[in-house]
Amino acid sequence: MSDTRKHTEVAVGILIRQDGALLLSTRPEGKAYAGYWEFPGGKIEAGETVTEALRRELIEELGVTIGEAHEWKVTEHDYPHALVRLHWCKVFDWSGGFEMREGQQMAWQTFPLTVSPVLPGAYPVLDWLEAELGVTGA
Ligand SMILES: Nc1nc2c([nH]c(=O)n2[C@@H]2O[C@H](COP(=O)(O)OP(=O)(O)OP(=O)(O)O)[C@@H](O)[C@H]2O)c(=O)[nH]1
Repeated sequence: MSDTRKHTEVAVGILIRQDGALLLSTRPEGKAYAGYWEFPGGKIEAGETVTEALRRELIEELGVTIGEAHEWKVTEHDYPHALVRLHWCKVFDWSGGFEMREGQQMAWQTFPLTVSPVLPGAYPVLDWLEAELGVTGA
């Protein structure tokens, strides 16, 4: 039964550039939903805080070292492969990087997004971000 499934805790980074653009990248081959667009991040390991996990994942995936991570929202999504709890953090400062160490594609996006498909677990957060950041350049 679904209420006996254990949550997988995930740290997710919303990197927001000065012009308001958001960083999305594709999921690498070999993972569930390979090729889908997502915000960078990954599973929180035992003993890690959300921020520690996010910092580690962004170095591993992108070669980016983040400054402060502002914990913003927590959402859940029930996939066939996992019940995930997503800890969303806004990040405004970082250094280095964007090396796509796992062969991903990346794109800086404003609304409306021009990439698809996006992971369903990110839909609610995209709606909140769109309400906050609004339509730019239209
Ligand atoms: N990074 C990320 N994960 C998301 C988003 N939305 C969402 O539902 N997820 C889910 O959160 C989980 C993240 O796990 P992952 O497989 O990317 O993490 P990881 O890099 O630590 O994986 P691994 O240790 O299996 O290689 C996946 O089940 C993924 O479907 C998102 O926007 N970004």
